[in-house]
Amino acid sequence: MSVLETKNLGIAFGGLQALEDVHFSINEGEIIGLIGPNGAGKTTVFNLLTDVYMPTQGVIELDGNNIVGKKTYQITQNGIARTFQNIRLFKDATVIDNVKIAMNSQMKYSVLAGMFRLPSYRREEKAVSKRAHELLEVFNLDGYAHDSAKNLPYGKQRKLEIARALATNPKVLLLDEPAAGMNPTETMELMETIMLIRDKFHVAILLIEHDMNFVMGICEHIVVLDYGRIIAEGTAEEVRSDPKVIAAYLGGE
Ligand SMILES: Nc1ncnc2c1ncn2[C@@H]1O[C@H](COP(=O)(O)OP(=O)(O)OP(=O)(O)O)[C@@H](O)[C@H]1O
Repeated sequence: MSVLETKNLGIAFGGLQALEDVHFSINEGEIIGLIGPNGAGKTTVFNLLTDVYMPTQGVIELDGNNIVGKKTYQITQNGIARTFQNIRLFKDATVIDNVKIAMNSQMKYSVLAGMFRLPSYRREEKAVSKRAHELLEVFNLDGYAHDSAKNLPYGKQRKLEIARALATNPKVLLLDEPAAGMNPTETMELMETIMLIRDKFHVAILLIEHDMNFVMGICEHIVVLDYGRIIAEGTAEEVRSDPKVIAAYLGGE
């Protein structure tokens, strides 16, 4: 069964139908690419999936349950995490604290236990610290654990953002232009990391990306949007040779 499925999803901003009849599904462990020319509606799909906007039509099912209308924090708790086009980190906090803050929603000790540093708090804190270090190791960031996030090179800040998203234990990870601004070496490294994440955490990954080599290189399935509608979907080979896709991209040049 699919982890996430949208049916007849749509949203209008005033007179502009930004998305219409968007239907796709994603299974556990699958990497799907969402592509399309500028303004096609890709980020709006992410904003609907995370309840930044309320759809004007359709449903979004996570594990078979409609999540439309749930609050963003409930959606995170239910298992959807995202990163943004522009990096959002606590820049003055350390790398490890950035991950621990993201884990906060998963912590179970009471306020009282926290205030008085009771054993239940210390146990939980220790477990969180251990998990945060393990996550940083996956991203080769553990050596930077006590540096300020703002001192990390750009590519590593992007990785830290993904580590923060994973810290919430998602079933579905949404990555908005993860390779934006990266040099070719960083991009290659990121491709390997994303595949590793999929294998290690069994998470479903939906990613928006303009770098076609990146998308074609790691996505098993690609959904192409143009003017808010799905115009094609399939494997990299199928999408690449689809005349509708070629026309959409040429039209946007
Ligand atoms: N809050 C909003 N109010 C009005 N129009 C909006 C809003 N958000 C998005 N839009 C419009 O919806 C359409 C889709 O925008 P969206 O940002 O989703 O495109 P995109 O495919 O992510 O583009 P890009 O690749 O440039 O990031 C655009 O026409 C945009 O102007």
